Amino acid sequence: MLQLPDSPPRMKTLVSVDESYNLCRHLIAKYSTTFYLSTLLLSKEKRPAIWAIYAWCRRTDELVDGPASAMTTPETLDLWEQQLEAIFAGQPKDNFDVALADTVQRFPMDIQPFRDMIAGQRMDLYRSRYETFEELYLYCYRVAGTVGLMSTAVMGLDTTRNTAPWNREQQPYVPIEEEIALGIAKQLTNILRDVGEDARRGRIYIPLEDLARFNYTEQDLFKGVIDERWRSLMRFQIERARQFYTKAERGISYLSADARWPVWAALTHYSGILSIIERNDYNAFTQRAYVPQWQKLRSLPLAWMRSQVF
Ligand SMILES: CC(C)=CCC/C(C)=C/CC/C(C)=C/CC/C(C)=C/COP(=O)(O)OP(=O)(O)O
Repeated sequence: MLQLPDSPPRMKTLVSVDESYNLCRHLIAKYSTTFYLSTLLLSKEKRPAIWAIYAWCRRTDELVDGPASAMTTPETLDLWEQQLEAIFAGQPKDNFDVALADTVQRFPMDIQPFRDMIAGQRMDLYRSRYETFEELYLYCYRVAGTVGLMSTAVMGLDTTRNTAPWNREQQPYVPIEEEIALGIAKQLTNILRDVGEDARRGRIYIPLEDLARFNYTEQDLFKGVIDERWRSLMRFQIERARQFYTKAERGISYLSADARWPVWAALTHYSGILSIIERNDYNAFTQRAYVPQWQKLRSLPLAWMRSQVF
């Protein structure tokens, strides 16, 4: 089980910065193998910083989604937020936080996306339905879109882009919407992949307005009914997720050159999950859409080519 915040915080000796990065690396390698592999495509200065950020995100998610989540209350998240403030103040409180405190010093970044992510986990504490896509979008921004903002602070932008001699007067374009879009797309993909699992926990992330539009009821969803109404609803959701992937693709060329390949690799893998859902004839109730390892590896050269061209 992941290490959760101590309550109340007490004085203790923490591990060294290197050991802390190593803890983060193990955590990522264990919980997100593919993501971990794509970070290996990054330069060795940026790689550990991404591990530190992801370890923090994973632990934040674990507070409301992990095995001990039944014990999580709004106060737990308040404490977690205080622990976050301490990281940014250079006073890490636990062994994982040591690496993130180092990362935020090396790669100056805004604390707000981290706070927003905690706000997203708060939503999971009291909400199990989303009426409109606008409401769901806010949730997805908080729990996943924020990761794009955090990661880009480390990956860096290509400052030569948009600064051709004839264009010097203009401010370089900062692809904020595109950074957010990849997380949104991934979160929407996870929602479709995990629809059955979430239903078994009494949760529905697909907006209720969309269920109504396709005349598909909550009861149908809880029973796992797969018919033409469900297929049309899923086609609609998949198309929406793909629009966010397309938006994210447009931002990748603004990233620093060494970050483009890993991001293309991650994007190709994540969007591949949508194709698997289609191949499973939209049965996300009893079949978990999963991109096989060989397919992930096979997509790497194409991701590399895209990273050179676009
Ligand atoms: C496109 C541009 C300009 C920048 C890219 C900026 C980046 C790197 C964004 C990353 C966005 C991202 C991957 C967010 C993660 C969102 C999410 C839902 C993570 C959970 O996924 P997994 O940890 O794989 O969970 P599963 O194991 O459940 O699939």
